[in-house]
Amino acid sequence: HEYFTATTSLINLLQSEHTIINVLQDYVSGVEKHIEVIKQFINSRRSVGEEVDEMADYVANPIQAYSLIKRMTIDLKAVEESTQVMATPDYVPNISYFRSAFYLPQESDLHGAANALLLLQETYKLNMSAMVRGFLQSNGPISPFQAEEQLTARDCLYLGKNSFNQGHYDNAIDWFKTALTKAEDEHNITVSREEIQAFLDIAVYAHNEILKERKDISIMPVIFFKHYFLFSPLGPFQLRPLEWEKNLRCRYFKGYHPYLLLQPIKLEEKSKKPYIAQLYDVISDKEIRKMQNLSMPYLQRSTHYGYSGFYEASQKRTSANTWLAEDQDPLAERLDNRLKMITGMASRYRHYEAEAYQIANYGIGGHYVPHQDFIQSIKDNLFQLDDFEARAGDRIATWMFYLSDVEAGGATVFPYVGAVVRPKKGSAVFWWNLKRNGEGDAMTYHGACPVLRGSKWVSNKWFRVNAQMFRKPCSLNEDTYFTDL
Ligand SMILES: O=C(O)CCC(=O)C(=O)O
Ligand SMILES: [Fe+2]
Repeated sequence: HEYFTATTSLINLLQSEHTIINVLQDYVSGVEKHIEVIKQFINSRRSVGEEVDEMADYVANPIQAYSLIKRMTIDLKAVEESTQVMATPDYVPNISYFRSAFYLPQESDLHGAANALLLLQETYKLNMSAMVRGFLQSNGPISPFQAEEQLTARDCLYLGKNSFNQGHYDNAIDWFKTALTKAEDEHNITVSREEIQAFLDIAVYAHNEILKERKDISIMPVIFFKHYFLFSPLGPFQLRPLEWEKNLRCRYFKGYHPYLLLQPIKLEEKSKKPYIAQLYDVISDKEIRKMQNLSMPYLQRSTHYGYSGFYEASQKRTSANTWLAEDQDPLAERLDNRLKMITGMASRYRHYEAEAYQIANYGIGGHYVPHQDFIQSIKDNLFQLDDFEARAGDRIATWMFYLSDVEAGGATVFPYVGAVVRPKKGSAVFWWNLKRNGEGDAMTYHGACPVLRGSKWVSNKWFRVNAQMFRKPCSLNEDTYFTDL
């Protein structure tokens, strides 16, 4: 259960917060009543001097004597009851109980959320001082929007520390400086200037040491690449030259089945080579809801193939996903049939023709750094593969449904060809991963830009090559491509 990777779990968290606040509110009003009893007791004694004479004078009055005895019996009893009630373990809200019962987030989640903010800041070149005011504003084509909350000086300090730990010393310095400014005019002080200054000094020192050591600035530390190579060379905002776009067409596509003659599909070409197209209205809202509901209980942190040779979870892919096969729900079977009509390709998972539907939800800053979908190593490792991999072959094509709109960010980008596909609920993107000789097409390198605002849902279907051999015949020539759908 990781909070920063999926938006759905954040909705639960917001509900948990509501429940806890209700409990705390009951507690506070209860405590206030008891405190009132105690305060009354404290205030009920009229001031009597410490002198023995004065005290003797006080008790000499029978009403005062009576009052004294009443205070020290009934009234004190009430105080005793109040203090006892307040000390009862059941009476005091048990936060650690809530923490485990509601699966409340851990510090690692906060860390992930902070890194997500930093990634968004970097990717969309967000203006830092605007960000501190809760205003997300970039110089790209994304309209600014305002959050209810602002960042405190302590938040800025925390973001600076995270930035520092990633080796982004310059950005860390900016955050620490911003924290100092913020601390100056903070009403409720969240952190002292001294504490911030100490971190600023360290960051400035580290920054200067690196510059001294590394005279050749063209050699960047690896850590720097981790985020920066993300959406290069074109970046998420830059569009490719019009020259590249002029041959791209929108058309009605009739697919590979007479059924589609009656209802051709709106197809928009995004790139000719490799062939990338977005197809509209290929899944209904009702089907989308069903898909989300089926997947929600099973969403798990996404992994990717790592250098270790194993699948791992990391900052490279921050989303949560699960799988849906044709025998798990009739919806998957219906979609399989539809995809077969549209693409002409065999689409059954249980027949080794394609993978099951991978359903994914991206959380705060959720993204997937550019990668290839093909596996390539399949033919080299035939003996080590599981049954499915060995029989199915590589991923000839990717079909990806967009199961949501995304208010800002979240585009699928192909940096080598400058193609940007924007999530549009009910649409899908399709591309060929392999050339016709079966080799991976490196130009299909693609990634998912971080979600700036909204919740992004997608569902992937990877068609496998072996089952398509008669429908999409291969070629010996390494320079032949599938040029169309
Ligand atoms: O979510 C996206 O836009 C791309 C996802 C992707 O590339 C993948 O899951 O392999
Ligand atoms: Fe991919």
